[in-house]
Amino acid sequence: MSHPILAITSGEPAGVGPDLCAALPRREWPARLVVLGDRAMIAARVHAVEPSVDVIDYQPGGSARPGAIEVLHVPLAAPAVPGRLDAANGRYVLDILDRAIAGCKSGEFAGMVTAPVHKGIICDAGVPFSGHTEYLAEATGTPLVVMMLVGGGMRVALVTTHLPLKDVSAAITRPLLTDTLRILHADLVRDFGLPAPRILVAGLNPHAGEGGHMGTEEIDTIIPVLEQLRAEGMDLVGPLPADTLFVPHTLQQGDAVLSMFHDQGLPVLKHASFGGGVNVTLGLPIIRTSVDHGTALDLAGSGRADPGSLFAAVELAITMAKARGRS
Ligand SMILES: NC(=O)c1ccc[n+]([C@@H]2O[C@H](COP(=O)([O-])OP(=O)(O)OC[C@H]3O[C@@H](n4cnc5c(N)ncnc54)[C@H](O)[C@@H]3O)[C@@H](O)[C@H]2O)c1
Ligand SMILES: N[C@H](C(=O)O)[C@H](O)COP(=O)(O)O
Repeated sequence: MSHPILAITSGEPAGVGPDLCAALPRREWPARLVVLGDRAMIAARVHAVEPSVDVIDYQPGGSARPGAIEVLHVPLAAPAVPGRLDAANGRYVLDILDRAIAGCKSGEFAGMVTAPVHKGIICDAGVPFSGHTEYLAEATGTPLVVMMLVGGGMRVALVTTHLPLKDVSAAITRPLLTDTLRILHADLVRDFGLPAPRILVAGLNPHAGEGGHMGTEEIDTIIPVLEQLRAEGMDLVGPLPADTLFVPHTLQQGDAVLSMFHDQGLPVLKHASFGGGVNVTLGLPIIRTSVDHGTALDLAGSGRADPGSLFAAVELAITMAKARGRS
C-alpha cells in the first residue's frame, strides 16, 4: 500500500497555522504532507521557528522529501503580519480551502487537515462564514455533516454547531436528530472500527427536562427519535442529563457522546484534551480532520504554539484514509 497524500491547509495567515506547519518534519509520517498557502509567507514563518527545514515547491506526481516541507502555492492578497488580522486576506483563506477541496474531490489528495481559520475576519471580508464544517458541506453538496471532536478518551459529536444559543432549540428537529445519528453511527462503524457503536445522547434541558417540568424537547423530539432508531438496531442511551453524562462512570459505557449544542459538549472535551484533540467532519464524501484550537493570535510568530493537535489531526486523517482504502 502506498502512502496517502494529505493537503494541510495553513489557515489564517495572522494565526498560528503557518507556524505549526514548521513542526511537521519532526516526525516521519506514513503520508506525504502538502502544505497549502503562500510560499514566501510559509517559508518565512517556518524559518523563524525551524531555520534548518527546507521549504520546497509541491510537484504533483513527485514524491515526499523527508525533512522538507512541500508547499502548494496559494498567493496572499496582502502581506500577513502575525497576530494582526486583515480582512484583505479573508478570500485567501477560502482560496486555500477551495484548492484543497478540489484536490480531495479529484483524488489528488486522500484528505485534508485544516489549521485554524478566523471566522470573524472572513465574514468581515464579505463572505458569510460560520466554520469549515458548514463550508465543506456546501462545497461538496452534502446536505448534512456532523462535527465530532476526539480527545481525552472521548468522542463528542454535535447536533447543532455554529449558531446562536437562542436558535438551538428550534433547530433540533426530528429529521435533523435522526439524520445526525445515522451519520454518526455509520462513520463510527466505517472509520473508527466500531461495528456496533453505543452512543450516549444528551438531553437539551437541565436534567434532561425533568419529565417535562424543565422543557419538553426531550419528550417531543429526542425520545421519539431514539425509540425509532433503537427499533432499527442502533444502540442508543438517553436522553441523559448532560451534567452527569460526562462523569467517567457513565462516559465509559459508550463509544461516543451526542451533544445537542456546541458548548454542551466541547468544553468538557477541550478541558480534557486541549492541544491534543482532533475535530473531524463526519458525513462528507472527503476526509477532513482539523486541530481542536483556534488561531491563537497571541502566539502567532512566537514559536510557542503547541503542534500536538495538528499531529493528532494528521494521524487521524491517515487512519481514515487507510480505513477507506485511500492509501
Ligand atoms: N479549526 C478552526 O478553524 C478553529 C477552531 C477553534 C476556533 N477557531 C477560531 O479561532 C479564533 C480564535 O478563537 P479563540 O480565541 O476562542 O480560541 P484559540 O484556540 O485561538 O485560543 C484560546 C487559547 O488557547 C491558546 N492556544 C490555542 N492554540 C494553541 C496552541 N496550538 N498551542 C498553545 N496554545 C494555544 C491561545 O493562545 C489562547 O490562550 C476564532 O475566530 C474561532 O472561531 C477556529
Ligand atoms: N467548533 C470548532 C471547535 O470548537 O474546535 C471550531 O469552531 C472549528 O469549527 P470548524 O471545523 O467548523 O471550522
